[in-house]
Amino acid sequence: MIQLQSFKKSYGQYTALQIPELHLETGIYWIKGVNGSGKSTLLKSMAGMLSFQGDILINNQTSLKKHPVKYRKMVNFSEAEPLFPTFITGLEMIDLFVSAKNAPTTQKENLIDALKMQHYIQTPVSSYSSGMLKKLSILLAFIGNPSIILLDEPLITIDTDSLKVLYGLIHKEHNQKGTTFLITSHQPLDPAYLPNTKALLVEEQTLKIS
Ligand SMILES: Nc1ncnc2c1ncn2[C@@H]1O[C@H](COP(=O)(O)OP(=O)(O)OP(=O)(O)O)[C@@H](O)[C@H]1O
Repeated sequence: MIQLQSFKKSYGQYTALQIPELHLETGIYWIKGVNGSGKSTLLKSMAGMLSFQGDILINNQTSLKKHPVKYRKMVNFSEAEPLFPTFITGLEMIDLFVSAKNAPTTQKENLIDALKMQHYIQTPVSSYSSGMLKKLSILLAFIGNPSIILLDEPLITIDTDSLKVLYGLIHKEHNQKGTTFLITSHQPLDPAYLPNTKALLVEEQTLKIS
């Protein structure tokens, strides 16, 4: 499904992450590791937001390096600490993503309703709390029809009701569309909601099947 080939990410002289070869089948993956181990570096690289050595392929054919536009249409990403232009409203941000990802028309309404964001979605992002920003970032990760959704620390900041909604969205997206999820978290994903997750450990500057 997703394949890393001779992957190496350095910041200056420091090699943060090196993965000679990795092949992940369709699934829901919990990525764990101590602070600074390289989890965000891995997700940002997979999202096409960081330069790195080597390549990342989807389904053995779509290469991040050779087909950057097609690859990015297939991968959605929610950052651990999302930042948006402050003057824009949540809805304007969503509409940008709807257009870029060719999303179906009813999708955004369903997600706004599910995450209970109706009452603030038309106000500027500058007025959002950290949890409201996080929910916007998570919503954007579900826009379109991605093959892979990368969620960096989605469990923190959001309230318990939203957490249950998020688990439901992940479960549905994976079961109905076969979407692969890579989710970083310091807490285990709740097996009552996501029973078949596989764990990956980022340790000693590499990724290990845990
Ligand atoms: N922009 C950067 N410049 C230099 N070093 C960086 C940069 N970003 C990350 N690093 C380094 O890369 C390593 C991995 O960082 P990363 O943010 O990927 O860790 P993480 O596992 O996501 O951590 P956390 O659990 O604290 O969020 C750390 O040693 C960090 O200091």
